[in-house]
Amino acid sequence: MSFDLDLVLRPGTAHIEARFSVGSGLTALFGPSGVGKSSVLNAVAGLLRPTSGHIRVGEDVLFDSAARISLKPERRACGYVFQDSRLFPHRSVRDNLLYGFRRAPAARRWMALEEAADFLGIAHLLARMPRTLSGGEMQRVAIGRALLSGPRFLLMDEPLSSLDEDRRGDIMAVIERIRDDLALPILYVSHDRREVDRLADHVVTLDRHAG
Ligand SMILES: Nc1ncnc2c1ncn2[C@@H]1O[C@H](COP(=O)(O)OP(=O)(O)OP(=O)(O)O)[C@@H](O)[C@H]1O
Repeated sequence: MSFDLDLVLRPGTAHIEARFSVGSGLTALFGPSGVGKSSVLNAVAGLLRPTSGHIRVGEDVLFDSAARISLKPERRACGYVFQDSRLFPHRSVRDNLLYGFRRAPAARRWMALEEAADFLGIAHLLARMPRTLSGGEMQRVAIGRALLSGPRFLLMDEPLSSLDEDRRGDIMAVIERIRDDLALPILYVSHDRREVDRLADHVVTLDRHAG
């Protein structure tokens, strides 16, 4: 089992429910705009507190309302990759990559900067500033920053949607290698059925709930 979620979320006036328990690999969260996919990712990251339920990833209980457990975001060991790369504009690629690495407890780090740079094909970009990168390069750096924070799992919120067709294919290949070679559980939000068909081991469709 990788992700085991049973959640009720009430951001603003919205009512979101998600219940699923899935095995290893990449799990796609699929569903119409506004159904609550990003909110579920934020709840797993510890940025949005559920009104009830539980969140377990592997052996770790991140949240359990009945047991009054709610780990702080920095203790959840999750790497988060967004649609827009959200790199720090005033830091070099190297410093963006090292940002999470420096904050992660030494025992949690499992990848070195050079290893991540080689894995992602960005070793030649380390001295560059984010504004000089293409969209695909920025997303590789954002993925590298997430991997270097010592994550036990990844959250990806439409990581391909700002890229053109060719770059989408390149980054999908990177995500496949993270899934297969690094064997990290991934919870992945997408609108795109083709993307889901190619990448997902499990597909969870979120449904609307009346408030
Ligand atoms: N911080 C917040 N305050 C108030 N309402 C919120 C907040 N976060 C999310 N919502 C509401 O929760 C609902 C679900 O939003 P969410 O962004 O999770 O959906 P989504 O499925 O990811 O949508 P999209 O595919 O368009 O990104 C929406 O009605 C949204 O307005």
